Amino acid sequence: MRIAIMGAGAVGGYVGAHMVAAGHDVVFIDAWQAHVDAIRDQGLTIRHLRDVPDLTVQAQAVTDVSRARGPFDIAFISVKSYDTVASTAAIAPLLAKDGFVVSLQNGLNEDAIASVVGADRVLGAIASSITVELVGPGLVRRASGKQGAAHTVFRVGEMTGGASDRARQVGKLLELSDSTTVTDSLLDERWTKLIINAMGNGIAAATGLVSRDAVADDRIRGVSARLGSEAVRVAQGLGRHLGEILHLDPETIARAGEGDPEAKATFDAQRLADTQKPGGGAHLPSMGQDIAKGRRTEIEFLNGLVVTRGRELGIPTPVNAALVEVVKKVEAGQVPPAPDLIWSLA
Ligand SMILES: NC(=O)C1=CN([C@@H]2O[C@H](COP(=O)(O)OP(=O)(O)OC[C@H]3O[C@@H](n4cnc5c(N)ncnc54)[C@H](OP(=O)(O)O)[C@@H]3O)[C@@H](O)[C@H]2O)C=CC1
Ligand SMILES: CC(C)(CO)C(=O)C(=O)O
Repeated sequence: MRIAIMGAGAVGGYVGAHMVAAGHDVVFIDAWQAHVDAIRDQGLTIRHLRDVPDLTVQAQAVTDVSRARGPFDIAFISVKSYDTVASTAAIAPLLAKDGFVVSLQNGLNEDAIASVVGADRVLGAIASSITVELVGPGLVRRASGKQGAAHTVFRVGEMTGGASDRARQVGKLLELSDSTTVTDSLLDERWTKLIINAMGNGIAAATGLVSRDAVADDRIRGVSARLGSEAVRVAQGLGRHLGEILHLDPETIARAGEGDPEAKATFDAQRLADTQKPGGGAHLPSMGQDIAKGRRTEIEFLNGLVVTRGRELGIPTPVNAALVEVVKKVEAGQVPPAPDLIWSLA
């Protein structure tokens, strides 16, 4: 089996390194020359906050897809959402006849991938609570140990729903990194994760705060509840069956954001308890990392998607819409990240 990883960043690098360590034939394809050189020459190192020894693997890596030797049985797309189509189009000609593509990203990018290779060749994989960062060439750091049985990190399924042998095959590959389940309802898992991202990623981008510090701030936590509440209502409007979100029932988040005092008390207690756990959110979500590195964000693909779907359904999403505007200003360098950008939405 030959595997291509499009985007050897935090997530792609993390899962790919574990596949290489298990003896799989993996090629990393990534635009960053220094990173690709490091993977080939010194190896790709995966470092955990605790409990897990460093893993370093020497691996095949190229910046230019035309230098990768096909055919590939599986291509993982782990670039940012806005690079999805370009990345898929680049690898599509190198797919084996029955080869397929897995979106290992946040957001809902399966349709974009299907527009290139067709829906019958698309699977999705959610990385939940993985908290990883590409900190420099050849080094990915995870802000925790492995989650194992405590929390299922990867959830894999067919774009069109239902389980399949190839979803189980992808599940086995991801299980090399951490706990994995195969789902027959990818879209429900996608929306559950999208709500988590909607509640935290844009806030990290706008404030520059690690998750723990954002959650500890009463006003920011209140805005997060309202972001989540709007997103839950949109997902419910779409008929999605949501799973637990940040250890909370989605309905509790929805009501907390709508001002129900009992729900808000439950929400606050659970969110604050999470900050006390080992590791405890001392991590900058990926969109915060993007701003820190001067890169484009995925805001339109996360909170922006909530706003678009809400508009189609007639469900108001004013706080998500306001956050999109704030993050765009920060991204454009018009204002520096600061907590008061979120306080102003409270
Ligand atoms: N970090 C996290 O904890 C989590 C992230 N995610 C999601 O995973 C996805 C990937 O994010 P993450 O790993 O954090 O991102 P990173 O920024 O760490 O990595 C993305 C990588 O893709 C490379 N890249 C971009 N475009 C191309 C291209 N056309 N061809 C090849 N390589 C390319 C980038 O290189 P360059 O910068 O040079 O363009 C970069 O190295 C996102 O959707 C994110 O939201 C999901 C769960 C958790
Ligand atoms: C849930 C979270 C915050 C974990 O890192 C994430 O998905 C991201 O950083 O994009």
